[in-house]
Amino acid sequence: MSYAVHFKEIDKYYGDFHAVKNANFTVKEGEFFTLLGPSGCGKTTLLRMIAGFNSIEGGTISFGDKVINKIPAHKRNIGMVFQNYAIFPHMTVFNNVAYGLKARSIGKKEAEERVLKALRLVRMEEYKDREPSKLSGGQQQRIALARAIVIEPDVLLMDEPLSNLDAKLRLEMRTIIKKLQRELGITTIYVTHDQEEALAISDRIAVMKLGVIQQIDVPENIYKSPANAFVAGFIGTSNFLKGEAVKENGKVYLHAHGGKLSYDRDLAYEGPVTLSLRPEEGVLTKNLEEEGLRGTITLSTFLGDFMNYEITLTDGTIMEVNEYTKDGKTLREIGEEVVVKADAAVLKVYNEEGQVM
Ligand SMILES: Nc1ncnc2c1ncn2[C@@H]1O[C@H](COP(=O)(O)OP(=O)(O)OP(=O)(O)O)[C@@H](O)[C@H]1O
Repeated sequence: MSYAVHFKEIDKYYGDFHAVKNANFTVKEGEFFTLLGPSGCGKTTLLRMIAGFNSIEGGTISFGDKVINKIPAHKRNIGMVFQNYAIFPHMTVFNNVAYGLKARSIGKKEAEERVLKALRLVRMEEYKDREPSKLSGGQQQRIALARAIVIEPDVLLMDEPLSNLDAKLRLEMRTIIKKLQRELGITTIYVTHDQEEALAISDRIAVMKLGVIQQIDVPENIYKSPANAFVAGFIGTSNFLKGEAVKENGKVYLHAHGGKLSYDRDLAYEGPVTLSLRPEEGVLTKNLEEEGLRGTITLSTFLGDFMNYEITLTDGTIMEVNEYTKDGKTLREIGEEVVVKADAAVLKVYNEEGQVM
């Protein structure tokens, strides 16, 4: 059975420190949901509250319509995978996975079938008699995953499960976890500080900062329509430019760093703003008469499919713009003068509090 998980007015204090502030959201049944944010933002605290390792003093957490606040950790039917695998070194792979079933008085035959099935799902059946010390980090983490799913949990919780693996294995395990989760349809709550991993693996993401959820949405919207400057800065790369919103002949312009960009949406406000533009959203032209931000290319970096150019604007501000190298496009020279233009549709404007306008 898989459940939706509801968080209602959740607060967590450690003494005077307010670690999670009024979290209100629902993880849908069968969803892969990620809590993402920098170190110390409260994501592990929230996960531990679901697991029962942290008390819930303010608000309620429910699985479906069952409030779990007072249910002890071992009765919550939760599967957990941690960063450090937490598997028993003296037990075989089989016994490690079977361990979670022992406390559940499941017959020997059924237990064996379930362990083998879980090992098959993580593609580790042939290693069942090995000791974990003779397995690689990725294989050990697959055992931890098998142990978490063998109990057929109502909710699967994962806390930075890929952090100890090298870059290549991380990508491989990410795909295994994603496929397995889709196949089993278990409601999964995943914690990471790695934005790329979160974008790749999740159905939806909650971005957190200082105990407060900043935005909850599907990866594409989090990336393309960040709710505020913090989310824009934390997810991917963005150029942040200080500017001023000005109306001229009924049109809105954003004046910044000696140039101006038109902003063809309604903006009731005139005054200081922050603009954000991702490197891939900027457009370069050699035509110095065009409207935009004028600068000089001061560094170019080859990144496979595209070039990343560092551009020093006339007032010394540095920004980055990417250009695809396909279609025989001319590469640009260091020292070349350019104008950075931006399609008004992709330009984000934030007020002084960092909220999107
Ligand atoms: N047992 C505790 N007692 C006091 N403060 C705590 C305790 N556990 C966590 N904190 C504090 O609460 C805040 C949130 O911690 P939490 O572990 O939830 O953050 P996180 O987002 O998971 O960070 P990380 O990625 O570093 O684990 C941090 O400032 C942390 O120092």
